[in-house]
Amino acid sequence: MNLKAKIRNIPDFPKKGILFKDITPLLKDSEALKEAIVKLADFFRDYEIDYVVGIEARGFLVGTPLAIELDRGFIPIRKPGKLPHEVLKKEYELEYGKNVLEIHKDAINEGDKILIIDDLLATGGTTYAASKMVEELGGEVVACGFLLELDFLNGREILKDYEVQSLLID
Ligand SMILES: O=P(O)(O)OC[C@H]1O[C@H](OP(=O)(O)OP(=O)(O)O)[C@H](O)[C@@H]1O
Ligand SMILES: Nc1ncnc2[nH]cnc12
Repeated sequence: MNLKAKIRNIPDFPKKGILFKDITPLLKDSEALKEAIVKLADFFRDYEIDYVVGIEARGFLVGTPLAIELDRGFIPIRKPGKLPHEVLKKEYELEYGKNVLEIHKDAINEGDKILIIDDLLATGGTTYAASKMVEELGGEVVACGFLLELDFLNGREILKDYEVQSLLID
């Protein structure tokens, strides 16, 4: 299936000048959703991974089914004020603004091997922040995986110390 055709371009969202990649048509199509998750999981089947970490919100939509497909548990990184237990917090920049991420301090143990999943790699700021949080808690980032990578924003540069796999590249 042409999965890229299931991602819609929305100009000037959420700000003027941003071409927003809308994955909701792909999510709505059961065959496309299944194919995307299975194919993304195929990159990582032979990797030694303990947990999948997904980044709110769209990273949950990809990361949780991917964790199920890989028979691994899922750890959420959330936007501020949502996690109930003690958190580690990090501020980061993204293509269209600034944000803060949080993770439960007890979610990761020393030496845990982590696969970070998000829907989209743009500048890489979000995943870079997530990687540093995982490492601060003693985890090892084995790889980072994305449904879609926006090549022109060169997110791979900031993630150069990590293995990066994207199912679709634009
Ligand atoms: O590579 P970057 O430049 O950091 O951008 C990518 C991030 O931007 C989007 O999240 P957003 O913060 O818009 O939130 P959402 O998932 O809650 O929609 C996307 O889901 C990634 O997490
Ligand atoms: N252009 C874009 N489309 C969708 N999500 C994004 N996150 C960061 N940049 C994005």
